[in-house]
Amino acid sequence: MSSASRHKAPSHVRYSEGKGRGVFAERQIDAQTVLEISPVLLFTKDEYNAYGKHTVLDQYPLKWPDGRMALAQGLGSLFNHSDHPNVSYTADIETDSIRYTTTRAVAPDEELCIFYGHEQRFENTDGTPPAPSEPGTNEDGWGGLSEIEAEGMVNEGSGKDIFTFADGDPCDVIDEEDLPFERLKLFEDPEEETVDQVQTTKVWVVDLPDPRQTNAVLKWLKQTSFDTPLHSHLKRVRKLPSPPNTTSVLLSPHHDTQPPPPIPVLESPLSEPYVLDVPKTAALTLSSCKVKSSLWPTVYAPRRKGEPELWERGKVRWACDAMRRVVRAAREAEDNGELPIAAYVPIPYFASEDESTADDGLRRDFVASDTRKSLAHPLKHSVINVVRAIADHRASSSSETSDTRGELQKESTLTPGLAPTDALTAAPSRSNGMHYLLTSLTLFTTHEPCIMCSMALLHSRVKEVMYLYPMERTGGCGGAACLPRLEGVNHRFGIGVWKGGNKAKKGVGEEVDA
Ligand SMILES: C[S@@+](CC[C@H](N)C(=O)[O-])C[C@H]1O[C@@H](n2cnc3c(N)ncnc32)[C@H](O)[C@@H]1O
Repeated sequence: MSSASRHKAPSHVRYSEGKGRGVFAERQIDAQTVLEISPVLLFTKDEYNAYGKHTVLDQYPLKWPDGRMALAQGLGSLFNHSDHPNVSYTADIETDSIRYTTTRAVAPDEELCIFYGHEQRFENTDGTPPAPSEPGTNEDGWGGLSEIEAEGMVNEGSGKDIFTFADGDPCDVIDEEDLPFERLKLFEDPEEETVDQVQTTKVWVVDLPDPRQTNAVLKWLKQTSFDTPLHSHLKRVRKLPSPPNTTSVLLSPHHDTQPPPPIPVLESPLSEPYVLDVPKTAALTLSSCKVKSSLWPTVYAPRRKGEPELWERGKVRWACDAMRRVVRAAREAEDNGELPIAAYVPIPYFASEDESTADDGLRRDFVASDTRKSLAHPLKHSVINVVRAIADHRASSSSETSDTRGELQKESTLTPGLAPTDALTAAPSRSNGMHYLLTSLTLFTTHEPCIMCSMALLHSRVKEVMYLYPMERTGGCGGAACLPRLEGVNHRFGIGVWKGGNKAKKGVGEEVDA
């Protein structure tokens, strides 16, 4: 028996009025409990059309993210549909399995149901599906995303093709204007080809009476907090040719008027540090490098740091799936009386298996919704909740790796809501960057994160943030403020605004912090 099945929440199969067999909770089950991990049998669309479709199997398959049909084993095929589901499901393409997780606490004997989609071919005995919207419009207010089912899968009965980007080579680069989101430009790229055009910032600099003091000063700098990455586009040392034949060292940013403290243990004392205007950014062209370096030696970096990366079709599909997932979580939250706001951090997109095996980051995804209503806690925003869940996961993974494997499998040692398989597959060590919670990860969210959440994301070193609804009055990613644009921040992240969010239907007022 696998560790996953040993930890399954107790449920049983029995007849459900008007629906055939269904899955029922045997006892009270907490929210975010993994109920089942069902391996799937995969077959091609052609095989399905030729054979499966004409048999009883027709009721069961789901469309797999790669377009094949998937038949869930175990309990997976027995979950009935509900318009107000208490179970969500996630495709794990690495293990060809589907994970079923409760979205809220479930009472003993309650039926465990998933959401198949808005169109069913059977008579739905569980509520009425919403009236269909005009074809081609996004009347759902979720950019059309809510019409699409969980995690890149759709019940075949709905007959929808879930991927706008379904056809074509996953490695094709998608044109910027065809992307399903618009990137927020963090900085303009001004021409800086003359001294007048160069944008500058102020720094403290000291001249050395003796060039042989350079190493001692650099060594001292390394031990101080002045060795800041903010000036990584500048060289540390400037040597002016004779005359005046001076060596100068860049000490620190000029945040305030206080000069840096005196540099100890030098044979001949240094002159007083002074403030100098230096280029703010690296040089994009050789000619600009020459101009900028006349102020202070500047790094030539033809590809600007933060320049938007190209998106391949495969990655766009991954992002569409993630956006659907987060919309679904927000709708579930709303059904449960919360604000319809959710955040989702998927496993990063890997173009190849080699990339995926080389990565030692997250091995599972994380989703959280806003819980400030149910917990009567004003800070329980969805972004904070998801960052917290990842922190707990990382903490439990790192402590578990020091345990024996046997101890790892004891349920009591695991974080609630963390499936045993997650713990066992978690990264074995905190290697480079792991002490930041979201290094290399993308966060998807329904609403632009507020300033508090944006700051939490900045501190977590998130790679990029994608949101559906701009929050002009409260947002910290382009609305009221744009944190990664601020001067002096030590990390910048990309921002994508999803196309098609219907402002009028975002479900929360302008004044709400998301
Ligand atoms: C994936 S199967 C679920 C298990 C099924 N009840 C069984 O006994 O094998 C899907 C089928 O279950 C039935 N079903 C699921 N949800 C239903 C609902 N809300 N109302 C009526 N029938 C439902 C429909 O016949 C549907 O084609």
